[in-house]
Amino acid sequence: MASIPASVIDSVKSLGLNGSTKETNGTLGDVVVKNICCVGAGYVGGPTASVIAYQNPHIRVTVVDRDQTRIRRWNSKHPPIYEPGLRDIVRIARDGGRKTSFGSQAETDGDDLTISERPANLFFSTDVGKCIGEADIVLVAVNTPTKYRGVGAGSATDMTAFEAVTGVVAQYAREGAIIVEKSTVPCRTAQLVADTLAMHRPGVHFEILSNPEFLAAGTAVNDLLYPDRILIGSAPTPSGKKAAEALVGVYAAWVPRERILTTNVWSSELAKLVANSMLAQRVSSINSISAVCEQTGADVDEVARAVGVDPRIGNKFLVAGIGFGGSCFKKDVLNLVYLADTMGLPEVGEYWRQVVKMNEYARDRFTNRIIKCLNNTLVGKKVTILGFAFKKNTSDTREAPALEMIKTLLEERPREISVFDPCCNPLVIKEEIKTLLGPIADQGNIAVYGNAVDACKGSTAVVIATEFDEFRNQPAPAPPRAPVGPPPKLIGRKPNPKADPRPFDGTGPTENDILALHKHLVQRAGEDNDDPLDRYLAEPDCPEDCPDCIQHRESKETGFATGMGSAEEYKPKERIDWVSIAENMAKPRWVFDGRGVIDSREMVKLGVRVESVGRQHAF
Ligand SMILES: NC(=O)c1ccc[n+]([C@@H]2O[C@H](COP(=O)([O-])OP(=O)(O)OC[C@H]3O[C@@H](n4cnc5c(N)ncnc54)[C@H](O)[C@@H]3O)[C@@H](O)[C@H]2O)c1
Ligand SMILES: O=c1ccn([C@@H]2O[C@H](COP(=O)(O)OP(=O)(O)O[C@H]3O[C@H](CO)[C@@H](O)[C@H](O)[C@H]3O)[C@@H](O)[C@H]2O)c(=O)[nH]1
Repeated sequence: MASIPASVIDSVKSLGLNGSTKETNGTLGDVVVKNICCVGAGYVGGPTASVIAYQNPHIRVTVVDRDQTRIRRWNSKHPPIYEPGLRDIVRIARDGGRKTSFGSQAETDGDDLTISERPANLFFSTDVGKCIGEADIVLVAVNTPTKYRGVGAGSATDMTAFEAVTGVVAQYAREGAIIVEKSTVPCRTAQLVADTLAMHRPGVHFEILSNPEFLAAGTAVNDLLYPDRILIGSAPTPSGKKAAEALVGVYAAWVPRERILTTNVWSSELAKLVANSMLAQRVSSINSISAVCEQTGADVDEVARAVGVDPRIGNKFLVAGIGFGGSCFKKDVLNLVYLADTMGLPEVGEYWRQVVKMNEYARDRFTNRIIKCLNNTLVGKKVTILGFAFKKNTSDTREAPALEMIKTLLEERPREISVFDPCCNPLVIKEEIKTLLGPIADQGNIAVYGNAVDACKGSTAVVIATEFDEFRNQPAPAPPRAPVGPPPKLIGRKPNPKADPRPFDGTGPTENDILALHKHLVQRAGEDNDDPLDRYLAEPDCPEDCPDCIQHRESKETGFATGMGSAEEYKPKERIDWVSIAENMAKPRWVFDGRGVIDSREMVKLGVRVESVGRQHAF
């Protein structure tokens, strides 16, 4: 094994502040974690803290944020983030659960298994300093976007929020608290945290860990319940390792120990950037090939399938389209680019920069193809964008390719650009378009609809910008069949939602088992029933004039789903009605499939011309 340079060991060691390699006042001797504070109630902080609380009923978990609206919504029946399955977890952890009994075997009416009642152990607050001061572990999960001005603009990470929180931690954290980087940060950030803490609290011991998050939008809850790995980086000192073990203990409540990897801090910080960069690179690679396919007559899906069966390559992340969006890929690749550039490795930086360039090329190439097919003019035409979120099953629209496409299409002065997204609230889309596009969004020709048929009525072209299953016109891939015989051991493995998870393995149902049973029963229930195990306590009441209640009532009327209850969430998604859409489109009817969800042969039967990424046209 290669030896680690002494300078690196020294710098990692220094993360246990004061260079301490001995235990300090017993604070890190046997760490008993009773209180966790997560700073940042966003897409990572909210779901991660909720799952930690759900799986560790004995730990008090408080999520703090300076954004009062976000915290108000987390404390209401309207969580600010839509993620399938999230509400079930929040309801139990935040509101507590009642004692309940049910049969230990599938399809029986017995009630030989009992789950005790549990008090609430998940809290949301704006009192950042106080909650940090009470915590044994402080998770920092604030936003770390790309800097858009100043030194490193366009590639360096904007550490404003992270640095601000480090300052508050330095002021309030109690001695011996373990500080955890949950945010994605540049490699060696832990050193900056250590320096800040040392400056503000000389002589006080803190351990700093890196514990990057790998959840993806739209599958966050499943990713958290059944993670491929948990990564924890620490100083290689006894106290650093103890701190890491304390965090391992929190995850070990539900994650098999062999999936919890411990490394040095720098490896952990860098591994997060590398994971995202390599995933983004795969998407850019297949997108570059899609351009070749369009010229040669090869079909990119067939090429992807043919190369993906090679286990050395694998079949994941090979779906060609209009490029990756989301708040992470671009910024994390650029984070790596900046790291390489500033370390005097311009060739490395340039290599990774190309991943982002190819992504923009994929999106712009497809947008130009739309304009070209429409005879290079959109004047007098209506164009519909289906999907505004950056990927399916999320309402997250950050860096969504749809937005840049709309911007380019607007330059062609269309009669109308209409938008429909099955997960995003129309009012929110309107606001976002306005904020992000500025004055060009005020030209009055952007309309956001609550259903697909109205959005597409009179359109010459329908553009699919997000891979929602709702937009497919062919049967969805068959769900896994229920296995015959007793179910396999579920620990650490995603259950088959169609199968009854009973009888449970081992000593009794785990929290994951109970959730799996809940999901199974919800899916089986003929009518809407969010609580088949009769475990939920009442949610907090909203005031009469609650803006979210009003919005939700309106959303139901306009027909897009926000996943307000699990009965709604776990049922198969309803497909949009392509027959009606085709009938009501303006001739020549075009569908531009930017996400590979359309079977063009079926669409051609409806009199629609189809252009798809990575293959030649069909009509
Ligand atoms: N979104 C994802 O899917 C994802 C996945 C893995 C990792 N990450 C990383 O996790 C981090 C958080 O991402 P996110 O998507 O949750 O961001 P987000 O913007 O949704 O949430 C960040 C929250 O931090 C709060 N905040 C900022 N400064 C604060 C301060 N000084 N005090 C208190 N609260 C403050 C903001 O108000 C916001 O609610 C980022 O580093 C991101 O790269 C994100
Ligand atoms: O074959 C594919 C797969 C994905 N995408 C696109 O790539 C983007 C990102 O998708 P995905 O990675 O599934 O979602 P994210 O929520 O951005 O999750 C990524 O970014 C997170 C934030 O760091 C990480 O935690 C996750 O592990 C990592 O997958 C989306 O626009 C997808 O449409 C494709 O175009 N083709």
